[in-house]
Amino acid sequence: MIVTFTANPSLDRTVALPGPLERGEVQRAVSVSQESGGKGVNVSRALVASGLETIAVLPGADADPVLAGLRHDGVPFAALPIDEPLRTNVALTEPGGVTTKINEPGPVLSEDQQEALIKLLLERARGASWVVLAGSLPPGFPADFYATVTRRLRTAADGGAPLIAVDSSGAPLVAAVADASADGVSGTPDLLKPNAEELAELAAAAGFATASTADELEADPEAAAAAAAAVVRSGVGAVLATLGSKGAVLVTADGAWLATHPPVAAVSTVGAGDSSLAGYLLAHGQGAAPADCLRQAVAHGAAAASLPGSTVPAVHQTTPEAVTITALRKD
Ligand SMILES: O=P(O)(O)OC[C@@]1(O)O[C@H](CO)[C@@H](O)[C@@H]1O
Repeated sequence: MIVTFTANPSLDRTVALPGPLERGEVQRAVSVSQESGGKGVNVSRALVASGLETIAVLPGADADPVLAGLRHDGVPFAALPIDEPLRTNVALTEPGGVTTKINEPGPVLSEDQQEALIKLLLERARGASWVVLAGSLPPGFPADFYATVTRRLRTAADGGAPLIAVDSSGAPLVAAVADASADGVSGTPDLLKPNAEELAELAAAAGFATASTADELEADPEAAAAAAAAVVRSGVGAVLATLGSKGAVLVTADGAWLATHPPVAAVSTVGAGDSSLAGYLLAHGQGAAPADCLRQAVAHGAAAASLPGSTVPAVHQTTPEAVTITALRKD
């Protein structure tokens, strides 16, 4: 069972434009669609698509369209009832796949609601193989929320703790990695899934590597592996860094690999990183070696980019056999 946790879920509205986005102009949409989203929710949707057991833990009122969408799609969830509506995030997609995204901040949750959300997660995470903590945090959450949750999951498990994956950005990402142990329990994740931008942000904030921009890391997988290796040396179990159309890099304590997929006709990149994480977890659950977990991650990411909006692929829609794996130096 893989449990996902999305503190700031969203209704993802995708507006398809007939041509390039024109700032300051009126443009007519070709089509509009909407899906229940948020990073953890997308991971759960991708796992369900491949027949895996998962549950999405999130806040949301019973009648919220995000929960209605999950019910409609048959995605199991446990929601903490809140009064405020969840946010709506808009993606403007251009022919060729260029995507502009506008994400709302999300509803404010009181400290009591934050605590109730953690308790709901602890309850649902009993016996899970993985817990995925993903996405931004709603306004008012402390930046070290993921580190706190990670420690509480490990303390509550009383042996047999789930593996913990984190996919976030900004201050919550930096705090998730920087966290020192408290009472002998580490708050750092077993797996971190940054994209190039987040890896660059992390490397700069933590002083891990000589400053590289996201573009430099995407263009230079060795540099991405070096930055990821510094994160692993700081105490994170493994780093799966997705590099957009350039593939992905996996760094563990034992090795570093690059995986690339032949170009696909990109339609929407929204949710491609979440699908990559789902692909990695799917292969990991089947006992695959690290390089083969990476292979499935990239196959899932490429398939997701070729699908519209936040649509996630099932494993049979992916082409892991088309992925090339190269071992990299990690120091
Ligand atoms: O604002 P966050 O939480 O960082 O990201 C939210 C989001 O952009 O992430 C998913 C794609 O990865 C979308 O479903 C969703 O709209």
